[in-house]
Amino acid sequence: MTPTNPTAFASQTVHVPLSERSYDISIGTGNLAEVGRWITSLRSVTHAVLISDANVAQHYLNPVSESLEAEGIRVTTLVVPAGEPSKSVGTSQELWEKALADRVDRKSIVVALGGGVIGDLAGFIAATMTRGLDFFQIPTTLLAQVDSSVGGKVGINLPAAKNIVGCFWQPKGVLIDTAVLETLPRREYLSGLAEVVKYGVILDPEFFEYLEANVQPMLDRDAVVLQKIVARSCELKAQVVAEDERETTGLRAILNYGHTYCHALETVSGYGQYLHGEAVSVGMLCASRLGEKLGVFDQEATKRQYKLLTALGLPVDVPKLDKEAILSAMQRDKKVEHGKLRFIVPHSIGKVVLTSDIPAGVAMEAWTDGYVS
Ligand SMILES: NC(=O)c1ccc[n+]([C@@H]2O[C@H](COP(=O)([O-])OP(=O)(O)OC[C@H]3O[C@@H](n4cnc5c(N)ncnc54)[C@H](O)[C@@H]3O)[C@@H](O)[C@H]2O)c1
Ligand SMILES: O=C(O)C(=O)C[C@@H](O)[C@H](O)[C@H](O)COP(=O)(O)O
Ligand SMILES: [Zn+2]
Repeated sequence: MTPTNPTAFASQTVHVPLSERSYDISIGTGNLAEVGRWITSLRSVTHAVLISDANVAQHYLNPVSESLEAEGIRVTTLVVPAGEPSKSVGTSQELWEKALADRVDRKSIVVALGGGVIGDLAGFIAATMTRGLDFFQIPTTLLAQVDSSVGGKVGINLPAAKNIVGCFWQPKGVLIDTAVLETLPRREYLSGLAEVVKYGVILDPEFFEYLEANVQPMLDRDAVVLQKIVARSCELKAQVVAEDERETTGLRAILNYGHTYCHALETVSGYGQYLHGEAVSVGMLCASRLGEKLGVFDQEATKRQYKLLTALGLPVDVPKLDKEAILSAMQRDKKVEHGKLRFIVPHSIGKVVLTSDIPAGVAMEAWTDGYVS
C-alpha cells in the first residue's frame, strides 16, 4: 500500500481498501483551502455540517467554510469547547439538536475539522444523525493525522469508561494538510508522536529505527520527516484496518497496544489531565514491563522504547492513583471477553500479540513497577 496517485489535493495518497467503504487519505501541504473542491470531487453536496472546536476554529474555520461555500454548499457551523470533555453525551445531544434545527437531512454531510476529539465526536454524530450521514475527516493534530482520522472508530466517553459508546463509521475521505501542524501547541504535537512510536513497536522495526535516528528533526517538525511519519503511519493503519475493519479477528486490536493502561489512566485521572498520547506513552511502557514479566519481551527492548519516548519529551512514569480504580477501569476495556482481561503484549520491536488469561495481579505489577522511585 505504497502512497500513490498524487492529485491536486495531495502529494501522496494512501488508499484504504474496504470494498464499498473504501476511501483515500490525501496527504499534502497547503491543501486546506481546497476542501470544497476536494469534497465535490468525491460526491455532490448541497449542505455540510462543519464541526470543529474553539481553538481550531480560530485558525481554520473561515478558510474551510469559505472553500465549501465557494462550491455552492450551505454550511452549518457547530463549534464545541476544545478538549476531551467534549466527547460526551451532553455535547452530542447539543450537536444533534443544532443540526436538526438547521435542517439537516439525509443528503447532508458531516465534516470534522480538528483533532481526534472532533473526529471521534463528529463521526459519532454522522453515524447516528438520521441513521447515518456521509462523513469527511480534516485532521488538524499530528495524532489525528497519523491515527484517529483513519479507520472509522468513532464515539464518545462515559465518566466511567473511555470510548465506550460508539460505532464503526468510515469516512468517505481524509484530507491531511501537514502545514496546519505549525500552529499546534508543542505538548499536543508531542502527544501525537506517541502513536507514531506505537506503529514502530507493533509492526515495523525499520520505522522504529528511523524514529530513533530522527528525534531532533521530529522535535523540530521538519517538513520531510513529518511527511514520512504521517504517510508511513497512515499506510500501516490502513493495512491493519483493511484486514480487520471491526476488530473481529483480533488483528486490529494490535493498534490498541498500551491502550488498556492508557484508557484506565485517562479515565481515573479525569479526562483531559493526561493527553491521549501521553497516556499511550505511559501505557506502552506498562505493556512492555508486562511482556518482561510474562517472559516474552526483553528488558533491552523496553529500554529502547523508554529512551525514545523520553527523548521525545513524553511522560513515562506511572502516577500513584487509586489502584482499585485503575484495575476496575481496565476491566471495562473493550478487549475484555467473558470477563477476562486481554492485553497487547510485545514480543519484539515490530511484533505484538493479543494475549488472554493474564492474571490481574501480574497486570497490576507492570503498572506499579512504573511508579517514580
Ligand atoms: N478513533 C481513533 O481511532 C482514535 C485514535 C487515537 C486517538 N483517538 C482519540 O483522539 C483524541 C485525542 O485527539 P487529539 O490528541 O488530536 O486531541 P484534541 O482533538 O483534543 O486536539 C488537541 C488540542 O489541539 C488543538 N488543536 C487541534 N489542531 C490544532 C492546530 N492545527 N493548531 C492549533 N491548535 C490545534 C485542539 O483545539 C485541542 O485543544 C482522544 O479522545 C482519543 O481517544 C481516537
Ligand atoms: O484504531 C484503532 O483500532 C485503535 O485502537 C487506535 C487507538 O490509537 C485509539 O486510541 C482508539 O480510539 C482506541 O480504540 P478503543 O476501541 O480502545 O476505544
Ligand atoms: Zn490511541
